[in-house]
Amino acid sequence: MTRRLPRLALTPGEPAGVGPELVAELAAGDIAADLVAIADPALLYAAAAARGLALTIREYDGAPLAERAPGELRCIPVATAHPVVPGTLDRANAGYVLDTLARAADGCLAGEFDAIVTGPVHKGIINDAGVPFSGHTEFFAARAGSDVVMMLATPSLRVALATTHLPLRAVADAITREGLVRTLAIVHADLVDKFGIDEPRIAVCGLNPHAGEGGHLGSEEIETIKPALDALRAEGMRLIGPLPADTAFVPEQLERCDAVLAMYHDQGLPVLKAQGFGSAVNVTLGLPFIRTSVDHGTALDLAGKGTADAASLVAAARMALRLASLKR
Ligand SMILES: NC(=O)C1=CN([C@@H]2O[C@H](COP(=O)(O)OP(=O)(O)OC[C@H]3O[C@@H](n4cnc5c(N)ncnc54)[C@H](O)[C@@H]3O)[C@@H](O)[C@H]2O)C=CC1
Ligand SMILES: NCC(=O)COP(=O)(O)O
Repeated sequence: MTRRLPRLALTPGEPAGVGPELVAELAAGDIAADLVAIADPALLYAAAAARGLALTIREYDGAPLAERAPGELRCIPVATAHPVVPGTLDRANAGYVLDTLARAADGCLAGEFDAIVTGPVHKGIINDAGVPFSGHTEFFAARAGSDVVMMLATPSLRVALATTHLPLRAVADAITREGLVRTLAIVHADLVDKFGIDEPRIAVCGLNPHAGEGGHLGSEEIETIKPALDALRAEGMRLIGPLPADTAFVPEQLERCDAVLAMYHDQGLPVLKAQGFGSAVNVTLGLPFIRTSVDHGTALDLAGKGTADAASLVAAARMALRLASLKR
């Protein structure tokens, strides 16, 4: 029987951002996958031209693909509502972005794709268009009816987040014992099932400076975080912490764990991005399908110039393939 290439649904994200040209760059490479972009083909051709890439786009017909030459890309056409000007957001195209995500998620849920790899969306413009939207993670969670966790990974560091896109003022109230138990259970299960790590060790940050300094700098560690960790330790999970976040990421600590759970976005991600911005991968844990993404945003300042770095999208596609092969 002929081998079928694993099939990746690619959503380039915000059409005025760098996503379309990065998808063109990915397709120009020799990655061994059936790449199916869900996008406006005219946008992809224009983006490829901006980088001087030759792209051959064929309309996707659902047939399995045994091989793909560099530059070949299949496409499920979705038209933008307005012509796209690189670098200039247009709220009229917010519906286009959401339609591409919905098609990708539904295809994954139906078993049509082996994984989704997403380019960056602009959360602000989707909200400006009147659609409450806090990110792919939450969008796919709602579409799949799953509890999820956002995790970013470089080759040497995995950082999962207990809370994601919230104003800092709302973070402390969003951290509950039940929420942490749910989050850690998802991280643990996916490290085992999706990443193939037996008995993973997870380091958990405190919320407050010095992990609360014994209750003198906040009570969340004593009242919420430690009880959640103790309950899960009693079930056999290997958890370290709550650790003072300022030293949770020093090399000696990281050697002791497979992932770190940060309490909020800017507790964990600056560390990860300082180490690996441009080549880290965002992966959504807890979904019934595989979803990986870039570590960066829409980079409107670079869109259309042909200079944006495609390394994170390539790493996201490679991780999706690795996770899909473990699943298969
Ligand atoms: N996966 C996603 O959908 C993500 C979306 N975003 C969204 O992107 C929008 C812009 O966010 P910002 O905070 O400005 O972050 P950003 O990542 O778009 O830009 C930050 C800086 O990094 C540079 N940069 C980003 N990607 C690059 C690339 N591939 N190659 C070279 N340089 C690159 C930009 O030029 C800029 O100087 C926001 O709406 C945010 O919500 C942000 C992060 C992830
Ligand atoms: N900071 C990560 C980010 O904004 C990406 O979020 P998502 O769109 O992958 O949920």
